[in-house]
Amino acid sequence: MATLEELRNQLDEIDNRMAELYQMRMDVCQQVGEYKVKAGRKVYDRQREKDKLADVASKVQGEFNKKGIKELYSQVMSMSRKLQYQRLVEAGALGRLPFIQIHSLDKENARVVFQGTEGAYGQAAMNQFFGEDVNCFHVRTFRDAMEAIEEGSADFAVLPIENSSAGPVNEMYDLLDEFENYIVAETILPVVHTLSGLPGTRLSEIKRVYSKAEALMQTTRFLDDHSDWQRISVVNTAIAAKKVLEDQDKAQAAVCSTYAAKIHGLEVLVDEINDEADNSTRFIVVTNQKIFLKDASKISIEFELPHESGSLYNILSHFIYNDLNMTKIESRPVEGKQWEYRFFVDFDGNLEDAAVKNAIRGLREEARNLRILGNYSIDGQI
Ligand SMILES: C=C(O[C@@H]1C=C(C(=O)O)C=C[C@H]1O)C(=O)O
Repeated sequence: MATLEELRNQLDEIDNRMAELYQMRMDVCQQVGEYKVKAGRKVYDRQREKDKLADVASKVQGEFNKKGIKELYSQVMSMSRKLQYQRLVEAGALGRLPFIQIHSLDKENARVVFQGTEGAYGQAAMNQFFGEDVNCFHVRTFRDAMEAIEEGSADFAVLPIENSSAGPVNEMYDLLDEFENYIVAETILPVVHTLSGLPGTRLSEIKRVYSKAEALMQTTRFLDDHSDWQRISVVNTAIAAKKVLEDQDKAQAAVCSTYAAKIHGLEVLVDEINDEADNSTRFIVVTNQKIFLKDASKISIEFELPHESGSLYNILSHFIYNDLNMTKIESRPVEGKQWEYRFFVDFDGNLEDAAVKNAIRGLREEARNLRILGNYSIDGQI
């Protein structure tokens, strides 16, 4: 029987040949890339890759090896495509991305829409980003806000996309897909809930607490200490505050922000009642133009994938091979296609970076319905 050393010597020899063949194969792929630049051909040829996998599998023995060589060749061809995308980008074949670079947002002359009513967290986020004197109006639903942007009755909308303890706002992801609107900035608002009531209300007088369902959930620990209080959910926290003011009944209180309490003339009875001290909501600033700030550092995209083994893994490799740092991924069901998903990915970068152009080129060819949703920074700061 051969010794381990002898066997390893054999493996070294095989690997030397494989490395040499890999180099040779990649050199040919480079030439294929150059041909495709000239001929204006797409890099990815799905049928050719399918045939190739079947062909190499037919040349080895046993199910285990057939599966193994297919996996190996999927990787080899994926490297080959990445090399070709690089050639295309170097040759300027990517063209310009249809986004216009700007140097600043015209916050002073902007007309801005938020969802909810006076005192909503959306309004606080809007004021944080655009300032207190912003020219604004509010609408009832997120969809109404997206429509106002799309039809141009507002220049920007400020809308919540994620809460640090409750997670993503699913509806916003679906609306980003549905509307031709784009993210130009984001702003993070600390969300601090209070228990507020009519001035002079004593806790012992309270019987009913109103708020948005999420806010009632985020203050469960505090509310559990007052288990005799009935919890009633309403559309949003600002509406809860408004109701408490209008009803003029000290048996009622609202879970809302200090801001909503102030706007609706309520007194903060207990401050900071959130279960989690660091509760923040991330808001996006949306517009109907394809613009990005010069030094924007984060990109959001969406794409769809077929219900096939390895499809997400293959797509995400475009981030890895271009050294891009992916910061978030969300998925939402594709309507009318059971078990197929639309993915929303955030990653660090600017649309002018070569690595970003490379990755987008690959993603555009290999995923369905790729859309760039925006290139932006926190608070739009540069
Ligand atoms: C090399 C080519 O480009 C891509 C890579 C392939 C490969 O490495 O074998 C096959 C098909 C294409 O998706 C080609 O078109 O032949």
